[in-house]
Order: sequence, then structure tokens, then C-alpha cells
Amino acid sequence: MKLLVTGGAGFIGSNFVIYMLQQHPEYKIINVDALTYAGNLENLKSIENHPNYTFAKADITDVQAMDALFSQGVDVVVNFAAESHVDRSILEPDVFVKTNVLGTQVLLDAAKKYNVTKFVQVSTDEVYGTLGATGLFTEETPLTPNSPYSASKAGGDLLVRAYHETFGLPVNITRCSNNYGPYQFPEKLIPLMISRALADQALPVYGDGMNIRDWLYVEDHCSAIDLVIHEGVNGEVYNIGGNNERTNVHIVKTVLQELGKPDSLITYVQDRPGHDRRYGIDPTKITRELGWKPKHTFETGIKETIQWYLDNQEWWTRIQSGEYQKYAELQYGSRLGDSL
Ligand SMILES: Cc1cn([C@H]2C[C@H](O)[C@@H](COP(=O)(O)OP(=O)(O)O[C@H]3O[C@H](CO)[C@@H](O)[C@H](O)[C@H]3O)O2)c(=O)[nH]c1=O
Repeated sequence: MKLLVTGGAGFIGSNFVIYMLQQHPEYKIINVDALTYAGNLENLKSIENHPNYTFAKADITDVQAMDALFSQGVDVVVNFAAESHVDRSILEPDVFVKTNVLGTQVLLDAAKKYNVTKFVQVSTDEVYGTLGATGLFTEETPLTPNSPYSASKAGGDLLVRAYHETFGLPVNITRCSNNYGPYQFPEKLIPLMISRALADQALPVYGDGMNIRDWLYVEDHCSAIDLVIHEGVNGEVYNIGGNNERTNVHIVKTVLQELGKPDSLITYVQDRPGHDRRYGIDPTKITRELGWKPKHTFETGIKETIQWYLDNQEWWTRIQSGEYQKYAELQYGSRLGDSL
């Protein structure tokens, strides 16, 4: 099988490339990534010389570059390439629309032209909007995205659906909850809090800290996508969640406790505009129909993740000294110390 993985130098994408080469060393994997701020080839050091792995630096919105890649023969496409950070989407929605909507359409056209046998769109539970205190997102929940990020992902998903309905393209859409684990860019909640706590810096918790996310260990996400590639029924959507709903403040306190740091580092700051209150995924469909089960509990996964960040401080300190800083200042500069 020849697999084209887009965004394979990002957090979930790089974990997926490594996972697939472990599970299926005979598969050929082409990783295409534009290497924007969150793409990092260091994530792939362990497999960069694998005989069945190749890397191409290109943007998924580049029609000629995508055509050239697909013309080499591709069986399956897994589209991870995306702008993914909600706070950034509030600052610059245009790049989100370009990559997440236009980029998906360019890939779909190439997949159609070269008759791929499967196109997996890796999406997010954020397209469903927000939950109240009860209920869970199912695959039938209407799409009501609230941020420019989630709206752009919903746009991509609808194009994928349309290419299935209109052209019969063999597609699946997967919608995951919040991932965590090794190689996550330190703008996201867990790695951000780990890195700031280690430096004894204030930990910016938005609003009252009672927003809820449903945490999924990244390797469990990878095993679900592997199943969807092989067993997913064309045209179907599969939700992927870890059954681990936690408040943000619980997450932050867990990080502090594991690192032996005081709760006094927590600083409640102005809320994210349009902040979704609660996400919770119902994974019944993928469990029942494809036999998927997560292997990690939140309690073991968070310990492993914190240990990884402790063991790989060079990886994230290098990131924080560069491009990331500009955005960190934009995001937090005016909010830190701005207690509610
Ligand atoms: C960065 C940051 C975040 N937060 C809050 C906002 C959210 O309620 C929660 C998690 O924030 P983030 O890590 O930015 O993740 P969130 O907005 O939930 O979105 C993530 O999870 C989604 C899946 O649900 C993915 O589609 C997104 O790409 C991914 O970024 O923590 C804080 O309180 N303080 C912070 O500094």
C-alpha cells in the first residue's frame, strides 16, 4: 500500500507516520508537509532513514505540487495537514480558510483524478460546536462550529462529503476529541502548562477554568485511523474519543501536582472569545462497527506525556525560542495578570 500522509511533520501526523511504519513496515509512506511553524522534521528522526519513508516539502494548496506527488501513484490519502490552533484562528482566520478549506479541495481533486482507493479526512469534534452539561456528540450531531478554526474544518468536511456524493470518491471523515502526547506543539493546553510550570511562570487559565475537554492519547487516535483506512465504510463519519472528560483546571492542577509545583502558579485570565464550554464524544460507532478501543487511560497517558516533555526539553525549548514567541506574546501578553 502506498500512503500519502499530509501534515506528517505536525503533532498527530508525525505520531501517525511513526505508528504506521511500526505496524505496517511494508507500506510505502510519503509525508508531505509545508513545514510551517508547527511542522518539525525532528519529530521524525527515528524513522527518517526507513527505506519505505519519503518526505516532500510542499503546501497542500499548491495544485502543481500535489499533482506531481499523486502522479507517482497513491493508494490512500490521510489528510492531517491543517491550521489547528483556535486562538490563532481568532487572530488570522484567512490562513485557516486557505489551508483547511482550499487545501482540502486541492487534495480531493487530485485524489479524484488519480483514483485513490481511500481518502481519510482527519477532522475534529469542534465542528459540532459546544455541549451543555449533558449529552455527547454523535456522528448525527448537526455541525455548528463556533470559531474560525472549527468553521474552516467543517468547510473541509463538507467538501469531502460532497466529493463522495457527487463523484463517488471513497472517503471517510474522522472526528477526534482533544489529543495529547509526545511532540505536541507547546501552544496547546497540556504542553504549554508543562513548559510554563517548569519555568515557574504563571499558567494562564481562560475564564473560570471549568470548560471541559475529552482527552485522547495520540497513539489511540493513530490506531483508530489505521482501522478506518482498512475497515471504514466509504462515505461514513467516525467519531474518536477517549471517554476522558476533564475540566481545564483539573488538567492544569494535575500537571502542577506531577511536577511538584504549587497551584499558586495558576492565573485566571480573560476568556477566549466564543470559547466552547464542553466537548464530549460518543465513540460507540467506531467501537461497535470497527472494534476500536483506546489503550491508554488518562491517568497513565498524562504521566507518560509529562515524562516525555521532561526527557525532551531541548525539543520544546528550541521551539519556544523562535517563531512561537511572537504568537505567545500576541496571545498572552495582554492577558497574563489580567485576573478575573
Ligand atoms: C492554550 C490555552 C488553552 N486553554 C483552554 C482552552 C480550551 O478550553 C482548553 C484546550 O485548549 P487548546 O489546547 O487550545 O485546545 P482546543 O481549543 O480544545 O482545541 C484542540 O482540540 C480540538 C479537538 O477538540 C482540535 O481540533 C484542535 O486542533 C486542538 O487545538 O484549554 C486555557 O485555559 N489556557 C491556555 O493557555
